[in-house]
Amino acid sequence: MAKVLSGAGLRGQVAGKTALSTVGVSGSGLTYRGYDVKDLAQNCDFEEVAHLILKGHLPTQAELDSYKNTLRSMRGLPVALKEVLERIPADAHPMDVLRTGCSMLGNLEGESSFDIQGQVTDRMLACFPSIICYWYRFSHDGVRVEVETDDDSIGGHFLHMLHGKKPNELHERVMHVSLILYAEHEFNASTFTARVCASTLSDMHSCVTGAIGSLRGPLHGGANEAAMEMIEGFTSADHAEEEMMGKLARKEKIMGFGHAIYSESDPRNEIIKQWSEKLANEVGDTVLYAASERCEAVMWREKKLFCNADFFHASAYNFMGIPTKLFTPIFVMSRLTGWAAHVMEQRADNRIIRPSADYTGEDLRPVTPIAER
Ligand SMILES: CC(=O)SCCNC(=O)CCNC(=O)[C@H](O)C(C)(C)COP(=O)(O)OP(=O)(O)OC[C@H]1O[C@@H](n2cnc3c(N)ncnc32)[C@H](O)[C@@H]1OP(=O)(O)O
Ligand SMILES: O=C([O-])CC(=O)C(=O)O
Repeated sequence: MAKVLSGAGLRGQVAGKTALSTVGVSGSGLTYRGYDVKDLAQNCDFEEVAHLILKGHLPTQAELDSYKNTLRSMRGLPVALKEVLERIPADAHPMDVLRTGCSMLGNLEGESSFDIQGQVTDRMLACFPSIICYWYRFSHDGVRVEVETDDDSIGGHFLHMLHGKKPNELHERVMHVSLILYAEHEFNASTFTARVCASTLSDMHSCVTGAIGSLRGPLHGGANEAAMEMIEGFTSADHAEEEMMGKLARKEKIMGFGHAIYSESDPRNEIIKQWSEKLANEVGDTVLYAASERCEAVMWREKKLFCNADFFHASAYNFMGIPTKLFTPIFVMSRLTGWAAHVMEQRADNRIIRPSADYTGEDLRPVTPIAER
């Protein structure tokens, strides 16, 4: 059953057109350009899905090889950008680092014309993992990591730089799945931010920088990090249940649950959950996955709230040895495809986005001279 959408937050109001995705059309589904996300996650690499979203069709093998080669050739960072990253302290939030990195890239390699929107997007797709890992490894380990690796995929490139060794097959596959699941989601808050910015005919880097800021919050992309911070405190499934009941009694919001559009489930959850279980078995985990499953059961039993895409991403990323603060930047590495495609779509049929407000302030009144106030 579809969710009844009304009330504040522009809920249920049509704010534009898109050919990129459908969200919750039958109450739970997600499609990218007509393909079910489950089908894509099972059968594609992330780069195929990025090609689908950005260039309009699933690539042939030759197109995919060429696209991967192009992205591989764009992984390097300009010296001036590395210098900026080296000045950002280790206790900065990686989302702020990425926001700055994107903005700095716009200063160095700006979008001089909308004709190169595809190239600047590919460049960001290729070098965002480099930005995150260059800063992270420099600020945390004192290492100037080599960002121009020969890894086949964006996810492999990221894990290689982060851990200093190529990932195993399972981890690289999970990265493909994760990046596919996060790639696009209609008019969510960060994408809408990008579209509003695009509607003023601003440049791609500004649109993406703004979108990164919107994704950062815990009600949106930041929920995967917040979910991890919660579940890492649980020592067993029973402990998780006890803590969750306490949170519900105190009416706390539980990050990683609920959704603005889906009514019964988030289709991305069952997919990432399966991969999280595989990773739990790989690392011999006996606590985190079981505790996460118990949270899911308690939230459904008590509140009919379901896990969104973020909840089982937390344990999955943790099992791959990814630091919690890097969870939301991975979301950026993926959602960049959706943001950029929406910017291009907005530009192709643009009118400046400028809604109205119900005024709730004072009636008209004269200015009292300053000496009399
Ligand atoms: C990739 C993503 O961005 S997915 C979303 C990630 N965000 C989170 O996981 C944060 C936690 N979840 C939430 O805050 C919300 O569910 C949102 C922001 C995702 C959606 O917000 P809304 O559309 O306003 O939620 P909705 O209208 O379904 O809320 C219905 C009720 O359930 C409650 N509720 C919704 N989610 C939660 C939650 N995670 N924990 C506790 N209560 C919740 C709401 O407070 C609301 O109660 P109320 O009517 O008494 O105020
Ligand atoms: O659609 C939303 O509101 C949030 C979400 O799940 C996403 O952006 O992936």
